[in-house]
Amino acid sequence: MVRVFAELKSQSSTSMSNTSIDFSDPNWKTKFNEDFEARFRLPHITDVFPDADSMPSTFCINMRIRRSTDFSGNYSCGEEKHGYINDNDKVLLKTIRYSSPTSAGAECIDPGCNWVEKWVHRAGPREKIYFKPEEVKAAIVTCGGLCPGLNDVIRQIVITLEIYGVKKIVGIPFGYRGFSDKEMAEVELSRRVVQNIHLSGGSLLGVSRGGPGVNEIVDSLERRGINMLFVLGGNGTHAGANAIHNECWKRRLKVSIIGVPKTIDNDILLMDKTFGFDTAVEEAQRAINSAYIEAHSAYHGIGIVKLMGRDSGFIAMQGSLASGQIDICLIPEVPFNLHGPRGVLSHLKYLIETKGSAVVCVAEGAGQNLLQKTNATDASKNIVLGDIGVYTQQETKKYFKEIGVHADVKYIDPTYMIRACRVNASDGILCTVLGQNAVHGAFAGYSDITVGICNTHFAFFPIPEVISHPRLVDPNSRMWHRCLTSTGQPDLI
Ligand SMILES: Nc1ncnc2c1ncn2[C@@H]1O[C@H](COP(=O)(O)OP(=O)(O)OP(=O)(O)O)[C@@H](O)[C@H]1O
Ligand SMILES: O=P(O)(O)OC[C@H]1O[C@](O)(CO)[C@@H](O)[C@@H]1O
Ligand SMILES: [Mg+2]
Repeated sequence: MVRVFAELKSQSSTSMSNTSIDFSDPNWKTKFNEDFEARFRLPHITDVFPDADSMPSTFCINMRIRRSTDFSGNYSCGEEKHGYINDNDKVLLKTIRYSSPTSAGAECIDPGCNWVEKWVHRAGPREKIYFKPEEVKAAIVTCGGLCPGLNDVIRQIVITLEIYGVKKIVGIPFGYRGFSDKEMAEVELSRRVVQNIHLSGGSLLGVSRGGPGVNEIVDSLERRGINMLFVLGGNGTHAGANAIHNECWKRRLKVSIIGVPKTIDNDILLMDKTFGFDTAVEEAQRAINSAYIEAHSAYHGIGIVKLMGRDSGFIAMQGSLASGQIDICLIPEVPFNLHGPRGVLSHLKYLIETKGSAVVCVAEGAGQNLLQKTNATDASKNIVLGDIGVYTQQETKKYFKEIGVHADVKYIDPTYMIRACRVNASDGILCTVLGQNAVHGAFAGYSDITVGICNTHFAFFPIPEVISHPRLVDPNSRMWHRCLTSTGQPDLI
């Protein structure tokens, strides 16, 4: 038996850690495909309620005729051209055919790096729906940290629910906490309420970390009569959504739990990017540019910018690439030394001597091995990281003082400015499509799924597949290599 090997190496790919495949078996590809299909099958209401009724969709593609949402037994759109998504429509997950495991960024399944197609489910409205709109009470909750675009997604979920004919739509205040805190009342939502909320950043509903356990949340869902829950959040929130789904179905509640991945860190597996990420990179440009101007205008100026990225260095990498002003980019996935002949400080000295100034971009999760561990955790049990930005600044000042070379060090931490802003146009569109698809997924009868963009198409993914671990920058990827080409930095270890 040969273990699935190269795919494991790639931290951004689908994990197959529990699967062993005998590559000498001529049918191994078929077996792999069957296993993959089973993993990516979308949980459906009929798994628990085989007799669940379906009916023609109330979501009409052709909206030229204004129709009443007081159905009185007649749900049909009366349309001839449907334009719905077929349940068997698929999106290709990986589009590069690598011919050797040594090819940059290769994600191979077998030692010969054979081409194996991996298909995931296409998102969008289905012809049949499994909820009667007048029987739906839908809720939206936003958890974790802030992210540009939360209001855009809330808005689209509400608008789309109304188009299906849903009248009862509520927001749960301050993340999962809102399910337990009796003083936090549900927020009634309608197109009128959400019409302009996308014009500002943040979340209309508020966010939080920590909160009640799964049983308490499901008790609250039952008590409130909520049968569609839209959960906007990152890896932790999705783990919560997965647990809520399992508990609901264990209690035989006909409930659909749908995630929309939210994280500026872009650390969710399988999708091209998460909403808010592009905006965060764009905002980061302002900080990087300021650091560059400061450094460039000072005698022996050094600018240091810390950007978010607990586990993944996507914002730092893309921010460095976009700006073209970074000399050293430090990310959690690539180890480095500050001190020593090949360390960051020695390279900074070289840059000062040769260029007269330098700019460093450091992701918050980078170089944690250089800092003292605190063992502290936040309310969601995330480890509180040491401050690599401040540490780099202090060590840089100390180093140049010790070697007797003048250095003017300016440190910028734009963290919360980057998260709190309004989305840019491309993220605005992404939020719109994700929000609409989340509602289509719920009405189609799916649960424990999340929505994402995959090779420019939109797909539904089973939640457990996207949260098995955070998506990381692959140091062997073309994008990281491009970043190194752009900065010109050597190995710093
Ligand atoms: N493994 C888990 N099981 C159940 N609930 C979880 C789990 N991990 C986190 N949660 C809950 O999910 C919510 C959000 O988690 P967390 O604070 O980690 O943010 P996140 O969704 O990962 O987003 P961010 O990208 O901002 O960190 C919290 O209310 C937390 O209690
Ligand atoms: O200060 P807060 O709100 O806990 O958020 C910080 C975290 O948010 C994130 O950007 C994820 O949203 C992480 O990179 C970062 O550690
Ligand atoms: Mg988290």
